[in-house]
Amino acid sequence: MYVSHLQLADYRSYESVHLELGPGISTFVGPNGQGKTNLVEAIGYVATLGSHRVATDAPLVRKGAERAIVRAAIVKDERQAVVDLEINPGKANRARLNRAPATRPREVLGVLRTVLFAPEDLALVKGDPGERRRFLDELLVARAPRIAGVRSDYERVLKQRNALLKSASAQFFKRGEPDLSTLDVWNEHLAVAGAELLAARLALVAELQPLVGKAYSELTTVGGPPVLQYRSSAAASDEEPPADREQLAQLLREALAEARVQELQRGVSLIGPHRDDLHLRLDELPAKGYASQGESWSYALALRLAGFELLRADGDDPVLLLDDVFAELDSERRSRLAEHVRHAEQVFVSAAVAEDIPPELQGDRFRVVEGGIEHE
Ligand SMILES: Nc1ncnc2c1ncn2[C@@H]1O[C@H](COP(=O)(O)OP(=O)(O)OP(=O)(O)O)[C@@H](O)[C@H]1O
Repeated sequence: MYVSHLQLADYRSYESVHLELGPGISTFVGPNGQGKTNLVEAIGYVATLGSHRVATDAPLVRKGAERAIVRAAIVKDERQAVVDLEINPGKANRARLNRAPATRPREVLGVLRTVLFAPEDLALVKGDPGERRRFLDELLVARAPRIAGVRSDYERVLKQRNALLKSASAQFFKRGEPDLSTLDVWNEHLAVAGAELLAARLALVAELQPLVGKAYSELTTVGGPPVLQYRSSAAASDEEPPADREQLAQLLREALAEARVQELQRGVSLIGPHRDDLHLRLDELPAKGYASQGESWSYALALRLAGFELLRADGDDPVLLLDDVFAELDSERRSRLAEHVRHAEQVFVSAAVAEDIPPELQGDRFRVVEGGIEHE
């Protein structure tokens, strides 16, 4: 698939921009702070309905504007689909597919699939567990958009259960007799919705493992092999959780029963996929805290490349977004990464200076300056 048109209105620093794009490699070069990442972020937004830089939509709307519009035409198997997104911070966002009446944004997930490489990716290795959970969940949604529904069901249950625990915790400390009449109901909802998300993540990790190993060994000969271990908050720290959904639901029920007093004392849900982590090991050691900067970069790139290979194996090349990533890499990793991605159906590369872009990836060139984009 490839993006053939991109139109932005009041998105970040762009008042209005309209780009015609082709398959193959497009490079976006311009000085710092001119809007290169904003552009790449907008394309990623069409695919994921989220930004890799911020957790909320408000910063995506141009200062002083009420809403942002992102419109993209995507060509797949010689057919074109047009996605229109209206980003309304504080209100519901709206989406349209092929100019049909507005629908829930979630309905357009899967029309465009992207894999983004960005300087922030180092946090996959060095950052908090939330970074790795997001990596897994975004990949799950890209492969099967219905997982977005599973996730939002789980988040709704979690929110309700946390509200209940919070008020029960306050009562617990005041009078010692919290009202727990509905907690068992929420435990059951959490176990069922959590098991579905957990099962999907575990299956994904099993598929990723060989691809991450292969990508890592192709990027570097230093360190490794990389080993992925999913750690569930419902299982002991050295235990692999079972793969079966019903067994996972049972595991969650038992862990919730065991954690009851602690959860009441703390007033939050301590068990479930929102507390899990994907441990990244290099050989015997955890990458976080032990891996060198270069090894950490190789690991992060290997995770992204593995995601790319998985999506590609589903039958269609995702669009690759390489945002200012080459400036972070030494020359060997630069050329190995370039070698990997140069044959993808469509690649967007951004850089402050053209020299940072490896020769294999010099393609159709755009210049980004002061909120505008010019085709060179
Ligand atoms: N909501 C917004 N409204 C107006 N301007 C914004 C908004 N959000 C970001 N900007 C502006 O966009 C610019 C940053 O753009 P971007 O991050 O795309 O830069 P870049 O070209 O990738 O730079 P670098 O090379 O430094 O990474 C900043 O000048 C910032 O002030």
